[in-house]
Amino acid sequence: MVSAHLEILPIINRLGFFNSFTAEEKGQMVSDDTHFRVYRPGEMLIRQGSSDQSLFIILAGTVSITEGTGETIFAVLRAGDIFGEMAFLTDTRRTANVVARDAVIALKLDRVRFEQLSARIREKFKDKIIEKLVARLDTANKELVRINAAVSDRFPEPSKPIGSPPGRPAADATEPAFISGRELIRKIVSDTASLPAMPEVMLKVQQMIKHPGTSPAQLSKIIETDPAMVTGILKVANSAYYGFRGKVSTIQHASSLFGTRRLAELITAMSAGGVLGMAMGGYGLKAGDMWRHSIAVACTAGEIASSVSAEAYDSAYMAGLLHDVGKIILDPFVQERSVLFDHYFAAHPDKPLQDAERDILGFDHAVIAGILCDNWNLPRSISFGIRHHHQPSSAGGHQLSHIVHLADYISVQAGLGAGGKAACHVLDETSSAAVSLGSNFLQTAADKAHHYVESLTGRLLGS
Ligand SMILES: Nc1ncnc2c1ncn2[C@@H]1O[C@@H]2COP(=O)(O)O[C@H]2[C@H]1O
Repeated sequence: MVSAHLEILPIINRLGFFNSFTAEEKGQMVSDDTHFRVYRPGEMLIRQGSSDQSLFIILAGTVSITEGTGETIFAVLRAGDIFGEMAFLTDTRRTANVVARDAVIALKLDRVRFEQLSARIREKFKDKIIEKLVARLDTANKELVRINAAVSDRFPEPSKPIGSPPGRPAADATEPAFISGRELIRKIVSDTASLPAMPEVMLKVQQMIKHPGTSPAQLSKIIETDPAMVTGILKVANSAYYGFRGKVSTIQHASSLFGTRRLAELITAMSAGGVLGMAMGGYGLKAGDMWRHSIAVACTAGEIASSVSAEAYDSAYMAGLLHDVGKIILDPFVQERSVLFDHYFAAHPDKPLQDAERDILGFDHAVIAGILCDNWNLPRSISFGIRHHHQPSSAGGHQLSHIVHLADYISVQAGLGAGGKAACHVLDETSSAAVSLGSNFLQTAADKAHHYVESLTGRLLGS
């Protein structure tokens, strides 16, 4: 709390927000010290998903509006800005986190306090809220125009595809042999039936862990009726990686040892095995190849994230697990164009797969993975991290993109790549700079990934 008369009145007098308030109305506002709060840098004023409904006006300092674990920043708000109006006006849960960037002084009004203000003051607040929302809509529209322009740049309508199937008459050269770029993306996205659904068990786990009170016992109920999954979890619990060697014989015991987060992670990784473990002829992958690589990247991304912040672990694990999921959708299109891919790699043996995809399809599998993750309603920071994991330097410093990129690279170097077409990997040096890892990290992470893969693949791959 602050002394409103002494400290706040001069601030209010300077802020444009209160221009329409009379001196008497300003005096009324500062007559109650309990309206005003001071927040420390880093303090969370609003948590996404929570059900409180106060409205805030910033009097001094700045806040970040972020999503999920904080990797995506929607906006930075400063003195005179309003936030918290969405839950306040619509009686819904908080749509974003609000975190103090520096020391913040704010006017905080809950419904009861708001209703206690005079009718004239309330009207003035409502006018200001409308004004701010109109400005925010305008900003959002401009951002949309900017994004659309960036998408058009990135996916130019193909004038002519690279190469043509052999034997195609020259007279047809103006007509593309295969669709690509935006046209192909449109075809993929509009045919939603062809997009794989999130595996049912994985979906249930994702929904359950949104509730902070979910217990390991509740989670284990999901898999109790799936003998293969129960056997898998017990095998993992008794594996060298977790070190309970032979001591765990019931799913209840395993659940209590793992705890909610680890159990959720294991069930997710195993349930993803059905989708990620499919054979993919276009990419030259045998059954299980991509799942094995995906869990290596998930484990390594989790390790890297933990070294940065414990909070980032869950998103990093999920992004690592799903980073290549776009290949499942693209596989038939790659297969259809296998002649073009074969010619491409014969001419450019040092190019990575994503370069070939971009040149032949007009985009790479990370773009499609991002679209699928949005379709599965995963947090935007995860789909964004996956979308940019091949070129994290183009993602404006998005940390999850760097983490997934490094985890992918480390896994491939450790012999845990998926294999198949063009397994060559290029390290984006900006990632090493963005995420500083200790000198022993690479070896330790590679060893851990090997043990982790071994503990999980005992079940699905029968190795
Ligand atoms: N794109 C955005 N730009 C500015 N503020 C936002 C944006 N998205 C959410 N917010 C604010 O963050 C607040 C989080 O709590 P509410 O959902 O109540 O209200 C939200 C808005 O006030």
